Amino acid sequence: MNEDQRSLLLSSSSRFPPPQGVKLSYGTAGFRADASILQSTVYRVGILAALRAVKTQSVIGLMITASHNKISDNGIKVADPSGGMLSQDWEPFADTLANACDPQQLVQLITEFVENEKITLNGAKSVEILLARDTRPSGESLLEAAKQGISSIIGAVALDMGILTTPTLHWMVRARNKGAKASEMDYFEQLSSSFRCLVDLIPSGSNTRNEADKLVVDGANGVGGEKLEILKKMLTGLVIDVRNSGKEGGVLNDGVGADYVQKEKVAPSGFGSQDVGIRCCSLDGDADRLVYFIVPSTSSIKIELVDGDKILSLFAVFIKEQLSILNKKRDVNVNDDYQCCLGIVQTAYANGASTDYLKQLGLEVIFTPTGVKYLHEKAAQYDIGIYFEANGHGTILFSEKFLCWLEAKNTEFSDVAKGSEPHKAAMRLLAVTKLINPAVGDALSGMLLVEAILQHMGWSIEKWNELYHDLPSRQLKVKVVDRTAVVTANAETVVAKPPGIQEAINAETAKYPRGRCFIRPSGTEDVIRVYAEASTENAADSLASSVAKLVHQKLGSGTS
Ligand SMILES: CC(=O)N[C@H]1[C@@H](OP(=O)(O)O)O[C@H](CO)[C@@H](O)[C@@H]1O
Ligand SMILES: [Mg+2]
Repeated sequence: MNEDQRSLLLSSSSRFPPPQGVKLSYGTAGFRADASILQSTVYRVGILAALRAVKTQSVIGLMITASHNKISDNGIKVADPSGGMLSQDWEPFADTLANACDPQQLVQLITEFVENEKITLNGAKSVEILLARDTRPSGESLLEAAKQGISSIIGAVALDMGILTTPTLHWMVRARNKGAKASEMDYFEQLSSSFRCLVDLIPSGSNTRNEADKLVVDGANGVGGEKLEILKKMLTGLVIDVRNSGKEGGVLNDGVGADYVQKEKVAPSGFGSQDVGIRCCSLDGDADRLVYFIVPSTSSIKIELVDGDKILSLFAVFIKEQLSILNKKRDVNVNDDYQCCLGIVQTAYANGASTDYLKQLGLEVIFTPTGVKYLHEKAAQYDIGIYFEANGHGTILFSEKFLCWLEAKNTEFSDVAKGSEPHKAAMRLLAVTKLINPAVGDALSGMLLVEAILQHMGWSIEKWNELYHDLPSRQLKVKVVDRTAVVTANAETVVAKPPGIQEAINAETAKYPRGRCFIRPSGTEDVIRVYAEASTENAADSLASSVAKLVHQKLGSGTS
């Protein structure tokens, strides 16, 4: 590192002293904390993003958001050149950088890292970092701190994209690195045109919707609702009402949004008896999660949750069906030599009934630890990988090989079997590859795909919800002295350490028909999470609470 670079880093970092007595960690999805202590962390992640851009000679993204967390929190995450999450091998560097205690130590760490990674810092070629934020009031000044971090690396240029959904920023980073059009309007254009394409390909007779058959969307009082107001005007064949768009005075994620609806299984604020029988969905605070729900009757506040597992199942059914139409034996002379490998990726939080259903369809289902970075990585190993967390974060990945094959197939059909059923199936799958966000889970694009498929199938939300019946499940959080004492194995389904706990969980679980239970330390909160599933609500409650008690006994109650 040359002297100019060194003194630039020393002087800028002295303006961003780290908070005292706080240990920060990159966690499941970037740094998250109370916004008031994040200036220094965000500044430092700005430096990291600039280094990543120099190292990869590509555009990198920085998103300032704390997703579904409360409005006073904020956070920051990095989008890699592919548009996906920051490469996991850089996470330890993110941790050490965030926790460096003074400018000298910070510069020392950067110098060592730059040497190890063979990053040449001479500013010869400039690199770009796209910055965006959600609607949190703390976002503006944090974005400024990120800019300061970026411009502390000579040759790195920060481009402020303003307020965006998290998946839009990831999409933009990916598009720019592919040399494609990458503005927010381009994103909306791509979503609306591929949606239109799917709607135009609906078999006659199956789309029996009338104009009054609308979708009502809970925008979590965040960026998703605001953006959907723009996108919905570009859509044909779908009527959307946005509630909790943030303009009505409601507070971000407060009694609203996908996380609240999924965890509490109640209607978000602003929804009630007027919505009985209507298709409803909720976005989270940065619009990368989506769950649907049904308000069943005027007397109950509980909703019928149509969660990420069911969205995954709907996508899987549709894709499997289109693939089989595409691969039907034809008398036309088309080359059929490619067997597409379809993989479904879930976590242990997936409802057992969804896994059974998917397996019954003959699909390959794989499990990874919690956190989309793991699911995404796994899904990328298939020709078509569909992944979802139960909480509604997921997407579909298509391999380059499959995309080339599909394009070629489509061209072949256009020549020899134009307008045939296999040709339509190829066009539908191509439209799906354009509609779904290949970078990360995206509530807006996922929602449009759900809507297109429901119209295609001629299904109501109730019919969709009947694909299978969720097993009753319960989630609890337990405060313990040290959650890191729990080490899990087999995609977090068994406790490897401390000894004895797994045996006790097994003994408890065996008492319940269809019982399944696991515990793991949360990656985003200082708690142990307990998940239990059983054949009745009472049994799921009782299994969860007895295992929670057991966790207390074995690990001690936390003080905070
Ligand atoms: C049970 C649950 O919903 N866990 C969530 C939550 O992680 P934890 O490590 O469980 O705190 O936040 C993650 C980031 O948003 C998300 O990926 C994950 O699914
Ligand atoms: Mg989110």
